[in-house]
Amino acid sequence: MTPANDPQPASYRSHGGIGPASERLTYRRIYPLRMLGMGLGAVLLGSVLHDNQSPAWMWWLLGVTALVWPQLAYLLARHSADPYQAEVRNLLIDSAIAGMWVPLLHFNLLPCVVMALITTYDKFSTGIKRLWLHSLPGMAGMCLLMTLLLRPEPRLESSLLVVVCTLPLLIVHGLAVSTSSYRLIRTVAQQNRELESLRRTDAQTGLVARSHWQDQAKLSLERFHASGSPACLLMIDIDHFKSINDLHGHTVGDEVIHAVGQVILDCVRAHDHAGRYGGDEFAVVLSGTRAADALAIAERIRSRIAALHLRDQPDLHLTSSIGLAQAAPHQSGLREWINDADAALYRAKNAGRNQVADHEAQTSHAAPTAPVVQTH
Ligand SMILES: Nc1nc2c(ncn2[C@@H]2O[C@H](COP(=O)(O)OP(=O)(O)OP(=O)(O)O)[C@@H](O)[C@H]2O)c(=O)[nH]1
Repeated sequence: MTPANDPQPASYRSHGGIGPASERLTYRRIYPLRMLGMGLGAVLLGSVLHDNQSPAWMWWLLGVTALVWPQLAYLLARHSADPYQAEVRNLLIDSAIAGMWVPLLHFNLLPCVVMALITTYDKFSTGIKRLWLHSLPGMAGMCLLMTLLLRPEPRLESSLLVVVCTLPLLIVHGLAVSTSSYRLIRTVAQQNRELESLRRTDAQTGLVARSHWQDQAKLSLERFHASGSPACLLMIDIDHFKSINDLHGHTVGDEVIHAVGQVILDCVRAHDHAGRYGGDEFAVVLSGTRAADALAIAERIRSRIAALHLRDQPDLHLTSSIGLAQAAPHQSGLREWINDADAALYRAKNAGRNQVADHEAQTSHAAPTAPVVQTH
């Protein structure tokens, strides 16, 4: 007797996601569902009225329930100052109408239970907290009122006609609920995938975000401990980045971070893990790579950063310092590995920046002609 479950809430179509109840519960969307639900409910009620040889006024009441009420509900919501609240009220009236019909059907068990259950299920499917609970007093109240007014004699048994007429409502409602759940599950799964991808990616650079990078780096170190598969860690820091922000503004600073991120991505292989460690610091795990090869990659990154030119900032010259640490037996965890790479990075900074320092070698590889770092 209430609108059948909506298989595709409007918010799926508008935003590709599950929106708030106020978006889903619009009178335009509810109207055809209420018409369908009331129509199928009328078939069921009509079969009981037929069996009971009910008086003409009950048939009129059935007509009002199935044909007039959906139009009235639509108009009430449409012309209300708050269509959402009006639609919530309409849903509560749906339940009261279902309650009203229970005594009119002489408590015929099958249609009364089906009607009350479907009406209550529909309240759940709105996603509005406790709406189903709020619908119960109206349903019970109308049932009691009509019982007191008419004092109907209970006729609990259902004829075959009533059983058959219950089927369309059950089948259509069941299908609608299943379709709705299926779409909901798919939407939630898709949104979870998108959330996971957002969690893994640093939006500013497109590199892997820190927490996910740490997971990957831990795996590389574990692989080294388990099988001896070599791996190198690069910590890359843009030199004097604070003064770039101070002199050119944070927007330019953001562009620099983005550009450096692209350089790093360009210089590493698909199976390496390049991440934004935080601020102007980047971290790369070079899998299956020994220090000598890692040094060459680090040097390539350093020289490509030094050659970077931002289109709108032709005078801005960038340099970077890079610390390199090969995975080693004494590194029991990622922390120790990062500490080694950090120590090398600070050595590169202290030795004048714009260079790569290898933790193992305890030496720094300065740029051939160490350029003066200009940030303005
Ligand atoms: N524009 C911009 N600035 C950031 C971002 N994240 C961090 N910063 C700034 O980056 C600056 C980092 O500066 P420091 O860590 O002091 O290092 P530095 O100036 O590069 O100095 P050295 O590393 O010693 O060469 C800080 O001022 C941060 O506020 C960001 O996403 N965008």
